[in-house]
Amino acid sequence: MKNFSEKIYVAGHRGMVGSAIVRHLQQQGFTNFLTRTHQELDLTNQQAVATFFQKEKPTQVYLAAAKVGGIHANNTYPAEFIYENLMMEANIIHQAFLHGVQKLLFLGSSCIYPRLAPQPMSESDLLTGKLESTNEPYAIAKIAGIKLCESYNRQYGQSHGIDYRSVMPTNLYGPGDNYHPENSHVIPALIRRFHEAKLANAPEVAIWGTGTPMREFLYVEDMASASVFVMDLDKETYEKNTTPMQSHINVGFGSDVTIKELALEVGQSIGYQGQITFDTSKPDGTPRKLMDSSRLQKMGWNAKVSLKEGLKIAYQDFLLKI
Ligand SMILES: NC(=O)C1=CN([C@@H]2O[C@H](COP(=O)(O)OP(=O)(O)OC[C@H]3O[C@@H](n4cnc5c(N)ncnc54)[C@H](OP(=O)(O)O)[C@@H]3O)[C@@H](O)[C@H]2O)C=CC1
Ligand SMILES: C[C@H]1O[C@H](OP(=O)(O)OP(=O)(O)OC[C@H]2O[C@@H](n3cnc4c(=O)[nH]c(N)nc43)[C@H](O)[C@@H]2O)[C@@H](O)[C@@H](O)C1=O
Repeated sequence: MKNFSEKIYVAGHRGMVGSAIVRHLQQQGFTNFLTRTHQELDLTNQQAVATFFQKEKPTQVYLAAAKVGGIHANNTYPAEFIYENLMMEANIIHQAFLHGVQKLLFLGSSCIYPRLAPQPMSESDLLTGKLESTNEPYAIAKIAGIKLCESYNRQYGQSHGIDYRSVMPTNLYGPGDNYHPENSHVIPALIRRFHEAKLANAPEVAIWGTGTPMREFLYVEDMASASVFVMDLDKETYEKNTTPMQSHINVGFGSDVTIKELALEVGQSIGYQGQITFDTSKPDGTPRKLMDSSRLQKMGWNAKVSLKEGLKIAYQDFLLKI
């Protein structure tokens, strides 16, 4: 039986995923949310996070706050990506433990896997090879997040009832995305670029890289449903499907597309009639990172929203924002 008055802290509740998690929980009937904006609580500040947990004492935590960005942002601001993400995770997970939080869900990323991992990438591929250089600092912070959860489980699971879980999302998109022209991920960047090209009647749109890398895209509402699904799994099912030192769970859509195919799809959904070209001075990043999400599927979760459908909704969201 769910306790709908449980005090749930969603860290990053104004972000794309955090806001979708709040909506999903609200639809289920949860009402007692604890939230703080970045301005109200800087999660990299250890003392501030300690005071917050001491005062508020949440019973569940969704850790969806992070320093997030696309390939250019990761490559340009590596110090911020490693420092801020390590600090946020360490502060939240440690203070959650100190203040009696038994259930926590950490959101990582598919970039934790080696650059040339076998495809599709399964949970057991973690720490088996070299990471992609454009996002290695972010990936290392995300791997540390998984290991923080596992370490508290291993040391305090029995004595304190600690049950901290991790999900590894593939590339996400949807309402609430960041449409910054340089620092965003590929889908919001292309939505903006094709929209602006359509308005300007521009004859061509430049896509970064060669167009050959493959990416798997998951709509954000599916990610929110997977997050709540994993948080709510009974302990027996979770433990049967994971191991104490490999406890993370992949969350993917199930198939991927090339960046060229994606660009054609975005152009079509926006109604852009011109040509696409490739700016090969920009990095490609990982050649492919398709998730093996069979661990999660075996437990009963599947993605629902197709790329075509999701892109239409994402474009409507962009139009509301500009
Ligand atoms: N987007 C994607 O494609 C993917 C995302 N992920 C992971 O999913 C999670 C959610 O990402 P997403 O929703 O896209 O990211 P967003 O950038 O949309 O949201 C991040 C949130 O974190 C908050 N935040 C950032 N820094 C701080 C800080 N120092 N103190 C307090 N709050 C802070 C922001 O607060 P505020 O709004 O107040 O500034 C914002 O609400 C992250 O862990 C990310 O790594 C994983 C794979 C892919
Ligand atoms: C989620 C994931 O996000 C980041 O990794 P990434 O998958 O490489 O993400 P991306 O969305 O920025 O790019 C995907 C592909 O698309 C190409 N591409 C074309 N044109 C544009 C473009 O205009 N913008 C962007 N950003 N990419 C473009 C781009 O060259 C690349 O080949 C990580 O750093 C890390 O943060 C992480 O975990």
